[in-house]
Amino acid sequence: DSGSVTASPRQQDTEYLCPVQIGSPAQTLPLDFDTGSSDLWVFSTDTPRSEVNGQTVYDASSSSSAKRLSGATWKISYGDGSSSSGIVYLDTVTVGGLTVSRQAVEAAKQVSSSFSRDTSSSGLLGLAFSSINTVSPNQQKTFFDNAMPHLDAPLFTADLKHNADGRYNFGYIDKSAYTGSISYTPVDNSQGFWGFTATVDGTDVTGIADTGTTLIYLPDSIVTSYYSQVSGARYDSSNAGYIFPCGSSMPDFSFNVGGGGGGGGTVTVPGSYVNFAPTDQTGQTCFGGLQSDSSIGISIFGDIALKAAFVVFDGGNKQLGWAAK
Ligand SMILES: O[C@H]1CN[C@@H](c2nc(-c3ccc(C(F)(F)F)cc3)no2)C1
Repeated sequence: DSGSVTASPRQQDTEYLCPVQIGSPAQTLPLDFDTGSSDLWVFSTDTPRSEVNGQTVYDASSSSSAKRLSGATWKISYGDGSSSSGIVYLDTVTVGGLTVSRQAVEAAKQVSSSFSRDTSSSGLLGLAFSSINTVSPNQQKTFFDNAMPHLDAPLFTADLKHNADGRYNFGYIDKSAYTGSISYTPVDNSQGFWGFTATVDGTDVTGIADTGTTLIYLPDSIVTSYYSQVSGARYDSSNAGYIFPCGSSMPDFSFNVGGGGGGGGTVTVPGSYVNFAPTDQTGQTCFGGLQSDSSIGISIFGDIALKAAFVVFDGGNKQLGWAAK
């Protein structure tokens, strides 16, 4: 089997949403595919009306294939402090023509305010490892884990783009989607993430590939050194990050992956991607797409990095492949 689904950017590439079919007859919900978490949860008819703000909701009672997972609950929080929790159904889930029957669909009975405000997203589809799925008392598998045995190849690929529709493919590598060769590096999934080591300016950086995080968060030394090349750039505590004049031309940011015998491959993030967004309506000052990881405790290669590459999440061989495009 295989699947292929469009990933559409929202709010200046802040997040990428994919249409997912749930239940019978199919209910299509736009979900945020997140390689940094492992719960598939949705706004639902169980979500208080006061917390629903235009989102499409899942109605298990109108799906003939939905079955309540009796006694199961879930509760999750994300890097930005947002959270959600609820109950669990098993139902048929289809992503880009790839179907998993009896997928755990976690219906929200509560969502935090930032989810309520995010009117374009109906929830998340976790693509990290099932070891960090939050369903209790019996942990559930991710869509990818359930699909893997049926896939032509035990992998999925992420091809996110700046301000344009990208694509997640499941079960195959589309050779027309990248240039040159794919450089592979081992994955450390001991924390449930797609952990890997890259080299930045000769310094090894261990981080995670996280499609659900908008920016890149790296060690202070690397970030400080990058912004030292940009006149007027400074760390601004009120914005809690590096800012600079919006007219600045930003240097490209490169990192090397799979630096073994073959020298590995280099991913180059165009400087224009690092000029992420204005900090206010005047458009004078802009916020950087590369920020320090010191308040996080882990380095994160988020969408700013991922949209500069074609990335293979290889669950069979526990490796990450990176290619230019
Ligand atoms: O936890 C880590 C796992 N991956 C990262 C992630 N963060 C979110 C997220 C999405 C939407 C919102 C909200 F809509 F604004 F509420 C908040 C956070 N999704 O993946 C961080």
